[in-house]
Amino acid sequence: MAKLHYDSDADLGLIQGRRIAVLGYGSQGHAHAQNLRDSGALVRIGLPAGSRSRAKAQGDGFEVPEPAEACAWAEVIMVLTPDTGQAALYEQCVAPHLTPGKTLMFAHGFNIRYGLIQPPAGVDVSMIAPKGPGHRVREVFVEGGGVPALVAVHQDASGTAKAFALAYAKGLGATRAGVLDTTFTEETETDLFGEKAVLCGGVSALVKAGFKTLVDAGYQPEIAYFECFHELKLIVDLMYRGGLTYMRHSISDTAEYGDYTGGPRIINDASREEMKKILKEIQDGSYAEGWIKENRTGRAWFEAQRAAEKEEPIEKVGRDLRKAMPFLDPVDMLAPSEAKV
Ligand SMILES: NC(=O)C1=CN([C@@H]2O[C@H](COP(=O)(O)OP(=O)(O)OC[C@H]3O[C@@H](n4cnc5c(N)ncnc54)[C@H](OP(=O)(O)O)[C@@H]3O)[C@@H](O)[C@H]2O)C=CC1
Ligand SMILES: CC[C@](O)(C(C)=O)C(=O)O
Ligand SMILES: [Mg+2]
Ligand SMILES: [Mg+2]
Repeated sequence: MAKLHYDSDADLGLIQGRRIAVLGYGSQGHAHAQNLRDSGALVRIGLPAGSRSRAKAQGDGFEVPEPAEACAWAEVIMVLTPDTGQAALYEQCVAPHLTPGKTLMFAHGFNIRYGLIQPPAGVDVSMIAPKGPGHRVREVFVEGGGVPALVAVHQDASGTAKAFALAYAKGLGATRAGVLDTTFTEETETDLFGEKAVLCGGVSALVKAGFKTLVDAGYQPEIAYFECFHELKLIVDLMYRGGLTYMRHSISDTAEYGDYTGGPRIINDASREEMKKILKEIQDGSYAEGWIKENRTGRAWFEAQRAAEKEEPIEKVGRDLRKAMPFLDPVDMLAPSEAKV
């Protein structure tokens, strides 16, 4: 069994009273900043003057200097901005203030793995990569739990980089759930694979295909939504608590028979081959190269995709059904005020 770190393996004292600059106040940024503040660290948020996140960070009670100023003030710099902009941010705002003795941290290894950021000797470089979305990192922490995370050290100038990273993970709540040792390479490659093939790409495509199959065959879209989308969470909740076995314990024998006979027809040799290809493109760098190029050339394809996906029938049907279920605390992402731009 792999080595996992829990609360008793980490010393919160190492982050308490330390000056931590969190660059970015998005999904991960708001969660790290608030959890670490609640755990006793001194946190400031680095954001450009015109940032859309500035009002939210200030509203949550943080001082919000510009990124370079935050980096000058900080002992520890956590980079929580979009991966494809981190190299430019690093050159302009971080590197000039990354003096010996400081610590540079990431929540994803992308820029180190693909050589886009090369920190100087004399600083610690580490990563705490939560294995969950940022909004859940905050919500679960407030509920008293934690989201698991991976820890990696790229440079250990001080000799205490790992102990500090684990203290950071404890401040974030991650050691309540378990923190696993890894490398920047292993985290980057597995994370990119997981989100592309399974968690985001795989699941979204599966759900949309199931919904469309039923609707095209003349069934009510609302039934198709409940069957292929809403119930997915209820099924995954069982898997989350007790594995596939517990999920299969709760479903009917008829559903379990469908599981064993349908699954291998949907995920077959062709899909497994595609998964292997996806992994190869991540390992050889061509996937990252494509994503960086898409950003350098204005993200036209990505933005068109984002806009088209919002127009999917499953999104419209789901929005209306969720409105009738206030206990879900629904978020209407199709409302203009919520649009992620
Ligand atoms: N989303 C997640 O749950 C996970 C993300 N990660 C990693 O965490 C990192 C952050 O991702 P995520 O939280 O999704 O990012 P988001 O897109 O949610 O948020 C990015 C934040 O960075 C700000 N920002 C953009 N450019 C700059 C800049 N030049 N200087 C300072 N701030 C800037 C944005 O401000 P504005 O509002 O103005 O755009 C926004 O506040 C990435 O490395 C990602 O891979 C790791 C695990 C999970
Ligand atoms: C699954 C997507 C993710 O890797 C995450 C929330 O863990 C991300 O980059 O957002
Ligand atoms: Mg991830
Ligand atoms: Mg990711």
